[in-house]
Amino acid sequence: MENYKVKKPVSTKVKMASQNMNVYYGDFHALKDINLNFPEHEITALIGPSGCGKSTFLKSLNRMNDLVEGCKITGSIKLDDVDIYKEIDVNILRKRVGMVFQHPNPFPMSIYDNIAYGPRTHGIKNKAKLDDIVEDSLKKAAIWDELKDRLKKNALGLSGGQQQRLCIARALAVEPEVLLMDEATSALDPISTGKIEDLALELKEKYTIIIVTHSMQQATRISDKTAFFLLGDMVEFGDTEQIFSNPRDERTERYVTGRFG
Ligand SMILES: Nc1ncnc2c1ncn2[C@@H]1O[C@H](COP(=O)(O)OP(=O)(O)OP(=O)(O)O)[C@@H](O)[C@H]1O
Repeated sequence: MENYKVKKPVSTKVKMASQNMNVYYGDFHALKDINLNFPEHEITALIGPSGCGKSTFLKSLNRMNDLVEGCKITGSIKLDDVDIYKEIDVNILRKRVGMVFQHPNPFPMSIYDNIAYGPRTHGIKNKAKLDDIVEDSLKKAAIWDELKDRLKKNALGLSGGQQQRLCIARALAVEPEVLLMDEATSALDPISTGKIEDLALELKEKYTIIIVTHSMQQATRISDKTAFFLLGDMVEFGDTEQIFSNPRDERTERYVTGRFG
């Protein structure tokens, strides 16, 4: 735990919460009665063996499962006490809850247009305003200095680590409140991974961050809270330090000490 870099939480407000949430893919019960609170301005890590339902849970937080045929969700997920499946337009939800995926997925267009894309779809046309958003978003994603002289170049020419920070900048450009990161560093080298971890620690001052990770080291390095999933159940949730140093459930202990999964 000597790499533990987490700062003290600055807020105890719950930003997102799931209550008695179940997810089914057809007859398959993928997530069972999940109750979780995500504190504002903290990083929460979702961990657990492959297939336990981490990504399903993360995707449910901005309704990415809506398009999956046969997927049914019961219970509730709330953003600031508002039910995201009943009371918010899905486009507004996705503006407020941004997502970064495992494999960087820049659009096949210029770096500038990648960042301006979201703000444009939300009605911002003014060039000076878009210039500001592009610069600000790239700065927040700690990649402005690397990219400022090549904004008109195609984003597909960037390295994997640069593409992923560009995707984070793109997510930030629409001013989300929550950032979901689904194994966002698993395709990256250790240096790019370190940059994104440092970035997440900076970004939590402004955003609420929820990550899925297979890396125990990453969870201990950057997350304040950790939730351990197993076969569709949320087995244990708590302060990351407690989950890794003093887990209450034997299944959590076996997982975090590498004895299964
Ligand atoms: N579209 C789908 N249709 C049917 N079953 C699905 C679908 N997506 C996921 N599942 C199943 O739901 C379960 C949970 O999958 P999920 O991808 O959420 O797990 P995970 O913990 O994120 O796994 P990994 O770490 O391997 O990414 C698995 O059994 C998976 O096969």
